[in-house]
Amino acid sequence: MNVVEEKWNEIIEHLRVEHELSHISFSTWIQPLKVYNVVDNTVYLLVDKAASVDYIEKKYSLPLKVCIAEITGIEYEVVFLSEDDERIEELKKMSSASTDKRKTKTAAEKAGLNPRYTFDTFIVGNNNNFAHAASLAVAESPGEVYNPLFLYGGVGLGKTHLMHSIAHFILDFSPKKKVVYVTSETFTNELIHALKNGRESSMSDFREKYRNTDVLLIDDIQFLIGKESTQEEFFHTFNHLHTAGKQIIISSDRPPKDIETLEARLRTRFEWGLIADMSAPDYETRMAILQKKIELEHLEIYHIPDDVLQYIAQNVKNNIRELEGSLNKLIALYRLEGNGRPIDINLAAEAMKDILSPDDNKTVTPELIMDIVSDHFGVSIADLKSNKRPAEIAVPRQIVMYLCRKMTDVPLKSIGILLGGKNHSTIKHGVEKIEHDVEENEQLANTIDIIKKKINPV
Ligand SMILES: Nc1ncnc2c1ncn2[C@@H]1O[C@H](COP(=O)(O)OP(=O)(O)OP(=O)(O)O)[C@@H](O)[C@H]1O
Repeated sequence: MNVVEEKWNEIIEHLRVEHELSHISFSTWIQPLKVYNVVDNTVYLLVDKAASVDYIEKKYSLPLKVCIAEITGIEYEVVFLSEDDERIEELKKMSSASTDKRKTKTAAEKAGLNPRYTFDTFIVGNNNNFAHAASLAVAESPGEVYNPLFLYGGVGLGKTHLMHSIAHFILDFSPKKKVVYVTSETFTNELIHALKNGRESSMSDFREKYRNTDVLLIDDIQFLIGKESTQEEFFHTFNHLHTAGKQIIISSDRPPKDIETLEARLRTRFEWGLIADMSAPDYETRMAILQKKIELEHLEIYHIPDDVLQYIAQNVKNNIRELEGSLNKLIALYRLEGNGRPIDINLAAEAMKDILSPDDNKTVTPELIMDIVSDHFGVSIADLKSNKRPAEIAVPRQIVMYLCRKMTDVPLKSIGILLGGKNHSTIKHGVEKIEHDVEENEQLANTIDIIKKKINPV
């Protein structure tokens, strides 16, 4: 599904709020619109009544374009179609071609891979060229060269990106190969689930998934922490795959010898293959990453001056996620200012003020907790602050409440204000709910344990 289709409800809701549409205008003109197709950078919207096309086009084309860009971060043209429009036939053909294309992608989708994380989009610099070369060699000859391949490096330096690139490469050339990518958190939680279930079949399903694979990628192995049963199971999985000549790729924030909670027998095995580190990129690499992002996300339309890009690259040195985040924030600020302010160094400084004044001793603040929880679950800060009720948003929000309570001295009332103005009793309820659930739910306890370690790395 294209991002516009995925976020369509959010886009029209944004339009409703931003343009203060009355209920009647919204339900008459906007709600009935359907995303018919998205081809390159054009969104085709189907209008239910042919007679309305001209009116909707005149009145809503520009506002919709802006809202789509604001919500998706990508600029699209908007074209309105009625059902009898002759372009529909043309689009049908295109859409069946793209469905065919999609079919070939399902292996990568099934393996849970981010389509953006490929070798093509990965910038090679002095900081990562060894890890990159080793990854490419493994991708070209899985199970034959470095086994396991152990990638390590600090937060946001491209370990996940490189692992997904290997998996994409293998699946592109050998779509039939079984590739499993998981974080060690998922591995642990699936094991807990299988063990708790108590049925023989659950455990055999678990083993079938992890042992009957050609390539196993385990991200963030440092979180396979101090849990004997998990390490035991992983040890057998590892031996099984390694003996069968199957490829294992592991990532961590530190080398095997420094993972204190790791059993010695696993540590030794991780050292059997190749260990490659990824360090912080130099200035040229940071500039190249920013330029690549501009190209990939079609941000050229903003004509960001060179000195602004240089300013970002000079100031964000140790985390590529923050480098990308600074660019996103700059553009978001520019849009918010209604084009009133030019994109210049002042605007960049404002966009980056949280990053430029980092807390070196990393005091745990509610903002830090919110950032890490948002990143961990892939839920936006806006959603955490909202009143949305689906569990995939409500649970992370309650985890924020719980962790703010446990890890900071901030009063419940202030936590409520931070979380979009919730009252004291909502926060208290959230904290108590998680306190209760972690006692009963080992998977949740494991997840919270991992988030705590991300907030406060040892
Ligand atoms: N060399 C690179 N070229 C282009 N983009 C990169 C590069 N390295 C990292 N990135 C981008 O930076 C972001 C963070 O990278 P990634 O998630 O792979 O880091 P990580 O090392 O796995 O972080 P964590 O320790 O938090 O798991 C991603 O959006 C990724 O695409």
